[in-house]
Amino acid sequence: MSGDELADALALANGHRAAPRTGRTGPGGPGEREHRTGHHDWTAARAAAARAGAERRPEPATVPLADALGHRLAEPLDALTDLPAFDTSAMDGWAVSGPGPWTLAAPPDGSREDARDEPSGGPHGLLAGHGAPAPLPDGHAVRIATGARIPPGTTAVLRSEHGEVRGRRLRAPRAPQHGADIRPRAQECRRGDRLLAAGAPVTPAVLGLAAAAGWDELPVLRRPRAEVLVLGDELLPSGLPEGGRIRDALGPMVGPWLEAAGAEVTATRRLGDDADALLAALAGTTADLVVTTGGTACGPVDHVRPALHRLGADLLVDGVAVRPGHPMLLARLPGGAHLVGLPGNPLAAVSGLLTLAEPLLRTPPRTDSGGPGPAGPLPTAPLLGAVQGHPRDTRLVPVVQDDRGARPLNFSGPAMLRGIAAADALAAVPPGGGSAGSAVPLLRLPWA
Ligand SMILES: Nc1nc2c(c(=O)[nH]1)N[C@H]1C(S)=C(S)[C@@H](COP(=O)(O)OP(=O)(O)OC[C@H]3O[C@@H](n4cnc5c(N)ncnc54)[C@H](O)[C@@H]3O)O[C@H]1N2
Ligand code: MOO
Repeated sequence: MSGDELADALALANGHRAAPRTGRTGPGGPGEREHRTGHHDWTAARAAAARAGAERRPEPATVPLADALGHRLAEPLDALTDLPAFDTSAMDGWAVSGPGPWTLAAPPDGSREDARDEPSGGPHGLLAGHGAPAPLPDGHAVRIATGARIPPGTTAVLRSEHGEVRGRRLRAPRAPQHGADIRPRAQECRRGDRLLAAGAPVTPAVLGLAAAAGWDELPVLRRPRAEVLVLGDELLPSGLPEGGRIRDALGPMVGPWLEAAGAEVTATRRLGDDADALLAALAGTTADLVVTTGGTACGPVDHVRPALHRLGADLLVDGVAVRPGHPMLLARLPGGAHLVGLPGNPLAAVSGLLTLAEPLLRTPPRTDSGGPGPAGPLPTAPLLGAVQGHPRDTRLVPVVQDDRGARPLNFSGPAMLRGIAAADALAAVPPGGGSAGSAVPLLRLPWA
């Protein structure tokens, strides 16, 4: 048995005997059955987190396009113009009128600075970026560049590689079809057309579309602001483990992970195991989402549940039937901010990120004008190797995905990051385990 298999086996066996106690039960409280009544089924926990995301009420703001990336549209994106705004040549060649051969427009009179009104346009013909060209008489042709306005009377654009010029005569071995290589005005949208619904994330492509459609500023709902609180006196910010202390693996990981899931991380703070500092940080937070690491279990310095209890927070998810990570929790603080409590074991923290933080951040807040609904079901893939399961809980296992399926990785014990660092997804293995070939839901990692 490899080290991580042993670690898994131990975690599974431990979970079997000793489920976490909640802040409400405490040491010496009810036994496992009662502890587990507070546990959400894994799918239900993700749904509860998504609901919490939908219930957020972020302040709308109008920001320049350059600042809008990563936020969500507060209102639908409607076209402020037809696209294209005018009939446009799709190719470099000639605008032609009627069946060929055609007479080419006379080259412009060199004595005139601006020959735009000439049927031939400027010295290079009709170029992109100029005003309306003169009409093209039947039987005539004029050189035209991609993106230039089509002169009235044009029946097609003949690509430069399809025409032969002799003197002022243009011939085409094969005549272009009527309308060929002309992008008609409003082919993509008419002014006022709805391009995207409210709630859509502003991606680089959305920025491009918004600019093309005439927008200089966008009404957005800002990304949720997240604060990370790293708990644990044993954690070192740098150097090698020493004197029983270990490196903080979650401080460097959780903030960037939340950013990748759509949050704006304002701070990562190390609070040690100081209950008062935790209470003050939670009471005074200005973030939309607080993410704590560690301190979710029932040890003597596990302060998260007691702090939430003292603040009168609303516990929305109090433990989840998932391995690793079952002590994870989701709460609403009295001020309205959400709190995700990640367990301290590093892979258990990843499990909490993907089970609670990710659906909360990814689900768009419900807007008056609607918007995208909740995310659909997770994609599935066949397991390329059998995975031992937990008797009652979903198990999340790092996998590498290829076109044949999902290959489970080693080093997937709760305290290990070696598997997940090489993974591109976590497979959700149902209670009882998964045999090779069975289809399992996959949680893709944000950067995979
Ligand atoms: N009696 C029980 N004890 C525990 C149970 C249980 O069911 N009954 N569950 C275990 C499980 S599963 C987990 S996961 C942990 C969760 O514990 P906490 O969230 O309270 O986390 P800590 O106790 O603070 O730390 C656990 C472990 O992780 C290490 N850690 C913490 N933070 C970091 C960090 N930033 N970087 C690296 N490593 C970290 C910490 O040193 C501990 O080794 O509870 C079990 N106990
Ligand atoms: O199963 Mo825990 O939540 O060690 O990771």
